[in-house]
Amino acid sequence: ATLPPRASGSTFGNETDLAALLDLKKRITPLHVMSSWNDSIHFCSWVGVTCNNSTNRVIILKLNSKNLVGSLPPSIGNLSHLTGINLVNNSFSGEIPQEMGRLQSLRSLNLSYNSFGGKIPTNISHCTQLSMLDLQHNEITGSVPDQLSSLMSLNHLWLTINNLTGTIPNWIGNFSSLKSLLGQNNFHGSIPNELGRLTSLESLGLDSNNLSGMVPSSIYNISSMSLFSVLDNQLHGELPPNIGINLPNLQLFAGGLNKFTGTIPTSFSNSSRLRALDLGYNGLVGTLPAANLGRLQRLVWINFSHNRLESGKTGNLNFLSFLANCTSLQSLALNNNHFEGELPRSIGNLSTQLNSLVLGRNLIRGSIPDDIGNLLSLNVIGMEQNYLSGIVPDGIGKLQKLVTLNLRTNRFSGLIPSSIGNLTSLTLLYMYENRFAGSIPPNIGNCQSLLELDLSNNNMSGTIPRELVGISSLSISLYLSNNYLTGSLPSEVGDLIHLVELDVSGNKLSSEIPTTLGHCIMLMHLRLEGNEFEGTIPQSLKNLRSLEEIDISRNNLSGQIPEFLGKFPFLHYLNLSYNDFEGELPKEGIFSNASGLSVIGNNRLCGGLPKLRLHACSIKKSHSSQRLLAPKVVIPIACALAFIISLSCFIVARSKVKKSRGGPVGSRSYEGWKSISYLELVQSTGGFSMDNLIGSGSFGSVYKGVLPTDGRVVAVKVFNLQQRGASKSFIDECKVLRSILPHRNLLKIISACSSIDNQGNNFNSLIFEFMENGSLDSWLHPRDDDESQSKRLSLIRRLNIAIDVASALDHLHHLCETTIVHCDLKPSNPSNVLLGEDMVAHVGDFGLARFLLEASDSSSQSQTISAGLKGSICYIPPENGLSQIHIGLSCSALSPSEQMQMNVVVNKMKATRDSYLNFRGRRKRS
Ligand SMILES: Nc1ncnc2c1ncn2[C@@H]1O[C@H](COP(=O)(O)OP(=O)(O)OP(=O)(O)O)[C@@H](O)[C@H]1O
Repeated sequence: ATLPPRASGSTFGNETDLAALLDLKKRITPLHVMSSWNDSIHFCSWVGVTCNNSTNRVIILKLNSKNLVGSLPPSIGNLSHLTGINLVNNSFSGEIPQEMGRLQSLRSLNLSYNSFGGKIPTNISHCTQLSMLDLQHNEITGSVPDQLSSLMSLNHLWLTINNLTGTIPNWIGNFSSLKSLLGQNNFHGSIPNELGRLTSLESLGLDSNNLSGMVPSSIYNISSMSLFSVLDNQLHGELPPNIGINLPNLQLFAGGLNKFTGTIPTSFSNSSRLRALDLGYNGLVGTLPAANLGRLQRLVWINFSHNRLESGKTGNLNFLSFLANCTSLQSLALNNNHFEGELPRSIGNLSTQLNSLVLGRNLIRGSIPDDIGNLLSLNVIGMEQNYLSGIVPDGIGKLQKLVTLNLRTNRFSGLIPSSIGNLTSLTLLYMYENRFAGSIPPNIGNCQSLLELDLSNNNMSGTIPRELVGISSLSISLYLSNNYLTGSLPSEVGDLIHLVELDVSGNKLSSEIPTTLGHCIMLMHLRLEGNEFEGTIPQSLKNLRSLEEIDISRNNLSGQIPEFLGKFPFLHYLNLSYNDFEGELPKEGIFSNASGLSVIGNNRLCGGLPKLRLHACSIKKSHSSQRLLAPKVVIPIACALAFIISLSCFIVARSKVKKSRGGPVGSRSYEGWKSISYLELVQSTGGFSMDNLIGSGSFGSVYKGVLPTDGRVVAVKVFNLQQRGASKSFIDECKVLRSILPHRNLLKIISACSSIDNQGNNFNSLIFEFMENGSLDSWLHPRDDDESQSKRLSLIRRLNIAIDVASALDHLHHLCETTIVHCDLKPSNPSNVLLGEDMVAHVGDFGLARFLLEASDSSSQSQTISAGLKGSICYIPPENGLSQIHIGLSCSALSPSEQMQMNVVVNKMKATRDSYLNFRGRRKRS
């Protein structure tokens, strides 16, 4: 009803409704969305409000998808004429008020996709007219209250994705008009028999609970059922033979990830509307009733992976021909079964819509028919770990949409078809553990979307094509190990600037290690062992500070072992054995710990830890070191040191006196921090010139500077004291910074300067170590105009950053004297995570940090972890992706007791990283 504008909304309508709406408005931000909720128009014309024409009472409140943040006030219960509430897809939190129970005309309550917590209010039981209760995707806890048994008019009960516990109440079986019941929660126990009485039920979704026992047979008789999904529980038993006859309306049947046994009922062919059949990860036996399934023209999705199915008496795969009749089929997953026999040519007749064909880990023999090239929609081919042989047909090059091609661990031979270069969308190519021979086709270099390429453990010869190592998209790994490759490692390897793992070991590669390898700054694992490389270790490799493992053993390398290897912070495995290195071993880092180091078979090396059993280095050196210890040398050095120490004591003492006098233009430094004056800061930042301005935040600007005293590069954060709150932020930040014990992942404070500037105004600044790779934000969200456009973070780098951030928080939460909560780490704009020289993340900006006792909202303490994960889930294997989501959810739980401890987060993230690096189910590398 459109009512004429009025000066006062209350004149026309009901005072109670107006008051309740205003009360609601008070709790909601952002205000601009609610700007129409003002006095100038009647509340019946406010956005999202619908009134009854004659009574002017609010009947519908519809504020879905408006980015609203807030909570529901108890006064919502005063909108007593409401029939519908729709707040879907906002960020409402807090409990759903019990006063909702006063809305006795309510027929539809949809609060889904918010962050409501607490329990389901028992008073909702008074809303007996409710036909739709949708609370899905919230954080609701507790069990489903028995009081809800009075909601006999319910058509739809959607509780999915909450934290509900307990059992599924059997009284739901009395809701005779119930059409859909969805609940992915933590329910346990069995599915109540009573649900079989729901004769109007169309959708039953009970995925991902802890349900056990058998599915009551009466449920398989609800003929109205179109969607049945109980994925990921512990249900057991056999599927009834007449299932398809009794469920003629079935469109989706998903029982994957359970313990179902027995055979696949042929009667599914009677469910003529069936679109998806998912029974993967069960204990099903027997054959695939393909002739029956072939009658299901609408079938889009078939998944019987991870069962014990077999080819049956025929011992072949000809049954696949029947599936050609499923003209809508998009995904066929039969992997991890006992299917045997050859792939029939008719595989090329499968639906042209097929985008995923997954047949890996069976006993399939023979070759891949060339006709596979007909399946033009294919994104994924998985045929790994079978007994496939012969050549890979050229036709594969027609599959231009292919993203994953997994042919590993088979008996393929011959050349890799050059048509592979047509597969420009390919991201993962696994052909390892086969018998491929000949050269690697150079046009593989056209596959410019590849993230990972593994051709290892084949019989390939010839040189490594330049084009291959020029695939700059490669950012997970490149494995060419254990072949017969010759020639040099092409200098184009330097294009692999995102690559994490490079393994060309066990070939016949010769010449020098290219200096361009030093460009691959993301490398964590470098394996060149078992080749014929010669010359020295190039100096350029000193850039590769992320390296964790280096194996260059069994080559012809010579020269000195460079010092920089001892400075790599993460290096824990270095194998230099069986080369011809000479001279003294460096002493630092990896060289100080014999367990990760191997140098045997280098007879001209000397020094090092006694455990390495190298001979002592030449007298000349020890002579000179003895000379160093001679009194002639020692005495002047000692005197100089004593002088320096007394001088610094004097300076410190003098500065303390100055401090206590509080001289107007003196600067104040803090104990243990370097003393830096205002003038020094002016000098170091070129007079705070625009050229040195790094950026500005809410309370001031940050400048790059070089300290005149020691040449150290710093970031000077100058507080804009005109800005309200800036002075307090400076004091608070100093307070927190002084109490933090240093940590590798915390931004290091060098000094604070509290002084008077050259115009006589107060001047406050903090001086930090300069982070040369800027903020994480600038990497995750490069600006259009920015040279940072070219910035890209590999997944592994993102994981490492997330681990760094979590480690910093762990330190703040658990390892400082008083627990400190940061309170200002925003996943959407992680400008307070800064990246140092080696891309090591440092958490900074403690302006809002609180000692735990002071923290008003401890829930904010763990908001960060998702920052590092954003955008990365897509490359994580699904099980790891889930574990990341789990970590994210746990960290953002509102109640501190439910939040995961940061040290657990760190460990879990590390486990994810490690398992990610080993993902692809590859064999263990020695
Ligand atoms: N030690 C540092 N090294 C390099 N850049 C830094 C350093 N400290 C801060 N910066 C950069 O300076 C800019 C301003 O930082 P500042 O902490 O003042 O504000 P912010 O974090 O962007 O915003 P806000 O204070 O509103 O949260 C940011 O771009 C930040 O990445």
